Amino acid sequence: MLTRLPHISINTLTKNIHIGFRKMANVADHYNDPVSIAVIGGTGLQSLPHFTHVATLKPSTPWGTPSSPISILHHPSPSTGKPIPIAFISRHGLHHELAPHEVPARANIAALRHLGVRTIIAFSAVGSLQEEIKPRDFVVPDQIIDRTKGIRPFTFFEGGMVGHVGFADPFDNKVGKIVRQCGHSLEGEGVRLHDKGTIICMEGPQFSTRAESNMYRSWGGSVINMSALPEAKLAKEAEIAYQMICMSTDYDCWHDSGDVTVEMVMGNMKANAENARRFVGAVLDELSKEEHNEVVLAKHLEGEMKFAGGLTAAPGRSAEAKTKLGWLFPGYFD
Ligand SMILES: CSC[C@H]1O[C@H](OP(=O)(O)O)[C@H](O)[C@@H]1O
Ligand SMILES: Nc1ncnc2[nH]cnc12
Repeated sequence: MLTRLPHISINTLTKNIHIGFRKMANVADHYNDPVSIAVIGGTGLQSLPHFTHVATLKPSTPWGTPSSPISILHHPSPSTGKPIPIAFISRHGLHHELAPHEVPARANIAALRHLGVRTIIAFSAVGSLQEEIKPRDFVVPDQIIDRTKGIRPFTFFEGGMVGHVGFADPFDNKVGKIVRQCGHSLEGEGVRLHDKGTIICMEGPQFSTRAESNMYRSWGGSVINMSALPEAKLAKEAEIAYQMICMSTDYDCWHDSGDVTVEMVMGNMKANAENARRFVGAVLDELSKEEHNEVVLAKHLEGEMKFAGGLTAAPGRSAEAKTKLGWLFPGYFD
């Protein structure tokens, strides 16, 4: 179970500017132990308040700086009681200042991998494309259809190092299984869960036209957002086990209940934020158990990119690409 700590109000003496976490008296600006698990928070989930905030990191990567400082949160392992570190990034920045196409997804994923992260739980507010997925329901998706427009940087392998990774299953089945079990364990306590679903990831930032929304339904889309890609593709390239948890905030515009507005999205997100946090908390509790160590460390993905990313023969590799990819995958392409 989640340990609920007494609330400590924002301490102006601490260096960090994060809000919404329970802070240690002094929040460090570095963290030396490896961190295996990360949460990427989306719209309306910009913090995880029930965790102890021990460090705020401001890394830079060969692909720029992440969307927000990375908060390191301590979470006691339910099996050993030992604190397990969790890295948290707010996808749209600390104050939702980044539009979906402005999110520096390569910097986010690269910074997390560099910290040691091998499992990401990503959270997203989505529109529902199916009557049975009601606003405030949760969906653990298993597929994505790409409707972004190619304007977002979407690969680490370019500029003199070519790589092709399999993306048939965009989410990690092993982590997905744990997430689904956790979601089901909360059912009946305000959580309604759909075990699978296809995300349509659109470009935005404008919402869809009615014709598009109906077309996505005819394609078998379950939910729609603007954030699953390139995040999931980059996590795959980085050998990170990635699973998104979606919360439906509206019926998109195909439905006769009215067109989607930001007010509607934020209203439902806010009303159900506590359930979203409970869901993420239950997943982190479970992932922190020793029995899941191998999965959390993504041992099943380790070394994939050595082959999938090493297609370019040595004479064709550019120095810049080698340096960048050497930062992400030390020793892989020497
Ligand atoms: C505010 S509505 C559109 C916005 O909400 C979703 O954000 P996220 O996936 O980060 O939770 C959607 O993808 C759009 O970016
Ligand atoms: N209807 C919608 N379309 C795209 N992204 C969304 N995020 C939440 N609701 C959405």
